[in-house]
Amino acid sequence: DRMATADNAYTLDTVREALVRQEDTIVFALIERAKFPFNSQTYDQKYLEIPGFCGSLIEFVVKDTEIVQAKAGRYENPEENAFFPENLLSSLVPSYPFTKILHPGAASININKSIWKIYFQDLLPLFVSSGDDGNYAQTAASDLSLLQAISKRVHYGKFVAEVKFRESPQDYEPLIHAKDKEGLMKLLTFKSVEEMVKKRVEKKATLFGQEISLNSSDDNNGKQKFDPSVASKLYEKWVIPLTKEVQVEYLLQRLD
Ligand SMILES: O=C(O)C(=O)C[C@]1(C(=O)O)C=C[C@@H](O)C=C1
Repeated sequence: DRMATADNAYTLDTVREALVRQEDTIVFALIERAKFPFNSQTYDQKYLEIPGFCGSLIEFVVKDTEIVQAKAGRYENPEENAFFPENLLSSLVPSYPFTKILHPGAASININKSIWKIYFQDLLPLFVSSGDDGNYAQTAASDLSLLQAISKRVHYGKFVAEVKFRESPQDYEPLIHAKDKEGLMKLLTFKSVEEMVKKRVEKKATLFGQEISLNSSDDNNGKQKFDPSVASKLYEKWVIPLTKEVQVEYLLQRLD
């Protein structure tokens, strides 16, 4: 039947393929954000004087965009998680029967508050130049694209964890009953896969950030739009560890 076919569409191979494709989105979004300097006004509460709104321009753009996207149905898909879920109204569009492979508790797992904090405190200063070019709205829009791409990737850990659980429930169940976070973390970790991910992301950043000329001998004439090592660092320090954190959180409630 249709549900069974759809369920079978999620295997460790297919979820990993989805993660690989999402790397493209994240790397492009990094390069897009790097076009603009830091533009500190985007993040400064004192810059905005919008009646009825208290906060920075980035908060304004993200909150209002999420409200529109929620009405348009974005968060009906279990792959999407909002940064400000407390503000959202429900979808106004006809519903679509998204495959329900996740345990119902999955909906309550949302670590976007940590992603938000890491993004502005640690990640941005790592790869944007200092300075101000006045493009604050564009800067906020590219921050949002990048934040959404990272958030989707990290929360995709729910799907990764579900397929791992289904492939070997006998290994996961005792650890879940014992609430053994360390044991779960160990069981779901594949160091060699992580190494490949980091290398591939760095290679993608090198290729996507290259100046392309029609004369192929001129390609990559030293002009890079982006430092590729930032992409692998992003993955090593935050994206992979947070994806694993989501997997552990998901597994802990998998038998409730
Ligand atoms: O591919 C997996 O098995 C995942 O769980 C994803 C991922 C990652 O975030 O890239 C996380 C943990 C594993 O150690 C390997 C890779």
